[in-house]
Amino acid sequence: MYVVVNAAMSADGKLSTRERRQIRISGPEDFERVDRLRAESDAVMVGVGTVLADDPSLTLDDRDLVAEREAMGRDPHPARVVADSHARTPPDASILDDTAKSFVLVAEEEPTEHVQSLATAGAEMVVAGENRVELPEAFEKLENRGVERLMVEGGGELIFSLFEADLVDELHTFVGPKVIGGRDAPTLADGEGFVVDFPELDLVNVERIDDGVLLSYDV
Ligand SMILES: NC(=O)C1=CN([C@@H]2O[C@H](COP(=O)(O)OP(=O)(O)OC[C@H]3O[C@@H](n4cnc5c(N)ncnc54)[C@H](O)[C@@H]3O)[C@@H](O)[C@H]2O)C=CC1
Ligand SMILES: Nc1nc(O)c(N)c(N[C@@H]2O[C@H](COP(=O)(O)O)[C@@H](O)[C@H]2O)n1
Repeated sequence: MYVVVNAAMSADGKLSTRERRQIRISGPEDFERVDRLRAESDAVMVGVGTVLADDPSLTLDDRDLVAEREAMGRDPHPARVVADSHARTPPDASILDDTAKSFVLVAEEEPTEHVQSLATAGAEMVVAGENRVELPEAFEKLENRGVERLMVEGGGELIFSLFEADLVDELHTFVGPKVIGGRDAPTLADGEGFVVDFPELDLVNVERIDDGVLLSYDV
């Protein structure tokens, strides 16, 4: 599977506030770029922290992009994927609406009734890992369900895990003209952090967009 991570951060490297409240960091042109990246993907993924904080829909805003996908015989919107070891996604979350297919990745030890309530809400459940979603195994299962190109939007816990498991192919980060601050505010890669063997990035493009800058890396 080819994995593209895209996220927007403030000039001081934060994805949102210490209250985990979503902040508009991208400008209109960057949001259009994000919509195009979504349209090129088979699925768009977030961690359950993002679902609980933002209730994102992860669908396409631009009707022309929907029409282009349909003309190619693809589903109108990419599928949505949530990494959610303990099935905490609310059954009425926007990502489970019927606009697009949804996959929820859970761990084996999750009680059947939680899993069942999400399945009833329309999610396709993917079990991988004993007490936390094992990303390489989950991605193999998603690939068997047709996900060859995956876009990941965040948040910081999930992005760190993807780098830790060496699963990221491209990283795009829009750096917006804001300072958010806060030692507990999420950053692009949180988790435990690396102390050795830091992932190395190859800077392939720098572009001014809106009042910020888009940094694109191969991993
Ligand atoms: N500015 C931006 O582009 C974006 C900002 N955000 C912000 O990020 C914040 C949420 O980020 P986080 O709290 O870091 O949550 P997250 O969205 O990274 O989700 C982390 C949760 O996912 C679950 N999970 C399951 N398997 C996992 C695995 N193998 N590795 C890691 N997590 C796994 C765990 O329950 C974990 O707590 C929100 O405030 C949201 O607004 C989120 C996406 C994009
Ligand atoms: N690319 C980007 N720029 C920003 O400025 C942002 N605040 C975000 N946030 C993430 O976008 C997702 C919302 O998706 P929907 O519009 O509901 O489809 C969500 O994951 C946010 O955290 N992204």
